[in-house]
Amino acid sequence: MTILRIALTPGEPAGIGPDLIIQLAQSEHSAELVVIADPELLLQRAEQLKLPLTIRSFDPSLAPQLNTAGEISVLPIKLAQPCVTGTLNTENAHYVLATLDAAINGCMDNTFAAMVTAPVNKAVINDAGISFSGHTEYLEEKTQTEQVVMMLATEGLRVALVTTHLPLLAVPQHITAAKVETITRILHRDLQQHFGLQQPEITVLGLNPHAGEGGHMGREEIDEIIPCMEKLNAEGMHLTGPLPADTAFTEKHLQHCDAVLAMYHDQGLPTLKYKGFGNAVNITLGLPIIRTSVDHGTALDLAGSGKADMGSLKTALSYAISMAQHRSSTTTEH
Ligand SMILES: NC(=O)C1=CN([C@@H]2O[C@H](COP(=O)(O)OP(=O)(O)OC[C@H]3O[C@@H](n4cnc5c(N)ncnc54)[C@H](O)[C@@H]3O)[C@@H](O)[C@H]2O)C=CC1
Ligand SMILES: NCC(=O)COP(=O)(O)O
Repeated sequence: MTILRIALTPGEPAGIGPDLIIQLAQSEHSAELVVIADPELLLQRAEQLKLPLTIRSFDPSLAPQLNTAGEISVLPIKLAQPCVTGTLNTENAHYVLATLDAAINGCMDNTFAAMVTAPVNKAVINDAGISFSGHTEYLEEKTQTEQVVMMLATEGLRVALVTTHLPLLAVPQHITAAKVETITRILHRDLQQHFGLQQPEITVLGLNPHAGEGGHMGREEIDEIIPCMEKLNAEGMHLTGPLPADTAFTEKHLQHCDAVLAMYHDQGLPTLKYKGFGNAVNITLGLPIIRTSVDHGTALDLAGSGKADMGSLKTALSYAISMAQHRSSTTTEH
């Protein structure tokens, strides 16, 4: 069987991303893991964590080979300034983006079968003078994709978002029939393509309390969401809703639902994290490449302590491998 090569980006160097990758490298995996990072940072953090780490310099001209436990392939990119564990430094913001660029380019030219990202700190990148909302939006721009969709998944629940990293005040103006339609089409297609769901059952949430209460608590449901859903259901999709968010996330409604489409970040993600924090994955749908990520942030308070839980990174890696295997098997079939 072909060995897949997966790029890993540790994200914010002062956060737990490097720790988790070093912890992950302590066991063997079913793919070659290539970490895109400053090797000095990894060695320093491994010492802090008292974990063994051998670095193999990544050579793209060699056939992919599995890493042994305690060893990792590294595509080196130098930090601008030495990293102090747990302390953000705007000087290293460009470094963080350079690691992402190398992973994206490597996925685009098929050096890597997928990329798995550890968390970045959005604020420090902005503080460095670079406008940055998140990996999701960055990947959309860098791969020149018109629209991507953020979806988080855990055992028994998938939640996708119509809007991602926006101030709450700006959300309603983005809830248009056209946008909901585009996002729903991407979600529907990717649930079919990546998750083998022939006829995905999607629950669409309303924007307002009680899904607008018949127009008395907001009109986005009547003016934008319902017309879009009627159109897509007439085409054969199975969309239910718009349901109030406080009703949709109940066992009865989730039983026959493959994904919930939430209108904004904090409408959908708290429930997902309550159910699966630590074991959930963040997947960017609609991209020409495969990208998965963790469900948590940089946890500066835990960096270097050895207390960071790598459950979500393991889940993100396992989704990336199975999505890449699925893609490679369907490409071979055609
Ligand atoms: N994919 C990404 O790049 C993401 C980045 N972030 C960024 O992370 C930064 C910090 O965000 P917060 O809201 O503080 O969330 P956070 O997830 O970093 O921390 C929230 C709490 O969870 C704990 N925690 C987080 N990950 C953990 C792990 N693996 N094991 C054990 N405990 C863990 C932390 O110690 C803290 O108590 C922000 O700048 C945010 O933008 C947040 C989410 C995703
Ligand atoms: N809450 C999820 C999150 O912020 C992840 O964002 P991204 O960096 O993956 O776009």
